[in-house]
Amino acid sequence: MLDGGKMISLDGVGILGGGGGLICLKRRDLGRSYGVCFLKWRYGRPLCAKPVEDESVPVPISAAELSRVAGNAEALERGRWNRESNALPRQLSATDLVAPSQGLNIRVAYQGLPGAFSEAAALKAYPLCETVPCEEFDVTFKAVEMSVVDRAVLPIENSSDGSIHRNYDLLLSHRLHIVGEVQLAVNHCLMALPGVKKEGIKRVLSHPNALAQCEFKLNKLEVIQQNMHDTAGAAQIIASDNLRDAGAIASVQAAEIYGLNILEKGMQDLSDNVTRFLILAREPIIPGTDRPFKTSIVFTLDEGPGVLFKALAVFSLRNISLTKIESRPQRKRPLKVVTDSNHGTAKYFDYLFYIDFEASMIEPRAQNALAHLQ
Ligand SMILES: O=C(O)C(=O)C[C@]1(C(=O)O)C=C[C@@H](O)C=C1
Repeated sequence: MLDGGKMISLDGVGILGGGGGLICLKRRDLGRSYGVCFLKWRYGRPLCAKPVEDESVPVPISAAELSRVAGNAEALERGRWNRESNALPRQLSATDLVAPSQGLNIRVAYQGLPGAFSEAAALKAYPLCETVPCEEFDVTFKAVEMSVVDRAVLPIENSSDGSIHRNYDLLLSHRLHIVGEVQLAVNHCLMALPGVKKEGIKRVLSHPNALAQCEFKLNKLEVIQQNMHDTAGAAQIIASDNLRDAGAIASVQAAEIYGLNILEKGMQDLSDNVTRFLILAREPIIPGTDRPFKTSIVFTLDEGPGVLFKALAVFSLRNISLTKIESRPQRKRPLKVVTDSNHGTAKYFDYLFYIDFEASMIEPRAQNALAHLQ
């Protein structure tokens, strides 16, 4: 366990807190509470968030706006039946409840420019939200922390290309909670300025993950591959700089926004190409059992034979499925020195283990598994 036996809980998908502090979980079976300690922990690395443009700073949402969203402004103003006017507060209808969950009046940050796949993921999660483009992943996290936006949507893994490690690391250096996830089918297109033919393309610009997902087809084209911040940014630069020798790998929406011609759709090597995005917020959601819940945790392990096997057994013993396991270097202490009576002193790499499991923290079996792990 990390730092003197404490388990660091990263978050649950809407379950556990992500910052420092102590969560008290009520054991429903025993009627008592126990605490899961989790530490706020930085690597001593300065946050290199770039300043957010003035115009993207939101006007604070007023109480009046909120009550209008709920469709019950009259109820708040009057609160009761008025004999003279015979007016009653308007009752909430099902439509009023749908609007906030669809993202009405919610600002969602994503990394990239309009037309990026991350923006499409934000709109899949909250179809009515206002999307807010950010330059870097770091800025996206910061925008939520600083209340510039309400949510962030960040890619965490791709079905063919694997994990997006940068975001695993950033999850630990920011105080945010995972409140959901969204999966997006990613269809990459090769695009260029109108009039440019495939044979005229000498280089292809895109996000490194997008280029990796199209590796086979790009290698066949025999072009230079250039990394950009995001797929839509690649399309935008071709249009703004009138790059007639370049193509971009980006979405259909990006081609429309930046006025490029699509030369080929389905550029990804595997037709099933899905990216999983996390939805992050300042506040956790309350765990329930009304729908499937996932919980995400992160921990380190002491030295010893079979410790990872034993750690994972706490879940399997309770019939809890693990959906993801990821390990990252423990950057605070990347190497540990272990002295063995037979082999002398050796240096081992030290890891953080990230685990997603399918259970809600309201379930005793999940609470017991975490207590056991701790
Ligand atoms: O550049 C974009 O359009 C993004 O949204 C980023 C990103 C990624 O980081 O993986 C998202 C989905 C695709 O897998 C390719 C790129």
